[in-house]
Amino acid sequence: MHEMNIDGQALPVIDIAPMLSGEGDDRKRVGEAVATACCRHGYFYVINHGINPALVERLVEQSKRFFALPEREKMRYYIGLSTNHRGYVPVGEEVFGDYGKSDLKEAFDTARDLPVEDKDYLAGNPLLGPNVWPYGMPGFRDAVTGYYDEAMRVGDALFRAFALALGLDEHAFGPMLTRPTSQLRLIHYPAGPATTAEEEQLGIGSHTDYECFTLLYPTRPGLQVLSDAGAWVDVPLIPGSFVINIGDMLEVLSNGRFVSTSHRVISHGVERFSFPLFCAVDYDVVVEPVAHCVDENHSPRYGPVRAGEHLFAETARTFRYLRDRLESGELILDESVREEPQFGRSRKAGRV
Ligand SMILES: O=C(O)CCC(=O)C(=O)O
Ligand SMILES: [Fe+2]
Repeated sequence: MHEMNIDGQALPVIDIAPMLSGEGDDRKRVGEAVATACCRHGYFYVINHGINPALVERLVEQSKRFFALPEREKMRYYIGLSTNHRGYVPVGEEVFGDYGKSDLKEAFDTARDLPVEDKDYLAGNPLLGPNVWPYGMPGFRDAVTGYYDEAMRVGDALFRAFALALGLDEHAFGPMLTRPTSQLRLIHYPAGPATTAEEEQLGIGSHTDYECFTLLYPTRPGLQVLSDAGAWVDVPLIPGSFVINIGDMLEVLSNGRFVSTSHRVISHGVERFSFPLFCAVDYDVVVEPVAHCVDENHSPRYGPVRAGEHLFAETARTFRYLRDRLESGELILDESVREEPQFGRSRKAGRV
């Protein structure tokens, strides 16, 4: 890891190239850098990831086109109309944090575009299956799938780096990644009043991500992470880099050695786009602390949890269309995930 100094802040930057093509020793160093960054900062930037900037530009351009459509048109693709959580998420659909206001953002949710005859989709899996695509926008579909495939390749490299960071074989997570539930969100934060105050509406309220880690491309600053000391710290942009933060399942796998990153987005008053790829394991993988992170001084702090059930339960707690179904009894969560878990810095610092 090298630390890049921006405005007096030492930012953790990791060259990921060795995980894509390098030798064993260089890879080991990447693993060590990841472990240090996770413990010290709770997030890091990756460079030399090999993602073609033209793919990113195309994704941004196509997202701008989509979000510029009239609301009525976008609502034809409303996420509540799909059975596998894909499509348009209007402003007000998602509520994060305890401050009781919905986020000031709209989004479009995608994931691996499985065929309509996919067996898990047909069996009613709430997250797997085909994407929803806006009519008459073939460029949108190409931009999303092109970016998804490239970003997933970097995600796989990062899974190997995280395995090394935990002292495991770099391929240890491989068997958990046969049909991951990893979602790519396109997010649009409209221009609005600049705010840093908690009582104002945030772009996205304080939360942790539910998967293993997130690979994020933001077009503007606004992201903040909660430090160990309980302070909100800005995550500035480093052009050409991606931001990686830790998710809940990695907190479990690492037995709390890596804490899920509590983060939020504040508004600087200007329009912003961001593209998180939530890197997940397969729906049915039962996640628990790896043996390497458990010993006589570190007893297991987390019970086993099915990754897809945790992800869906947390989604159901934040999306209005699913909350309504929970309240009406139409949707019943598995008993193992019915209670809201506590991940992230709030656990350590005792606040958020
Ligand atoms: O927009 C961002 O920078 C972060 C978005 C985010 O945290 C999320 O979608 O979970
Ligand atoms: Fe997030």
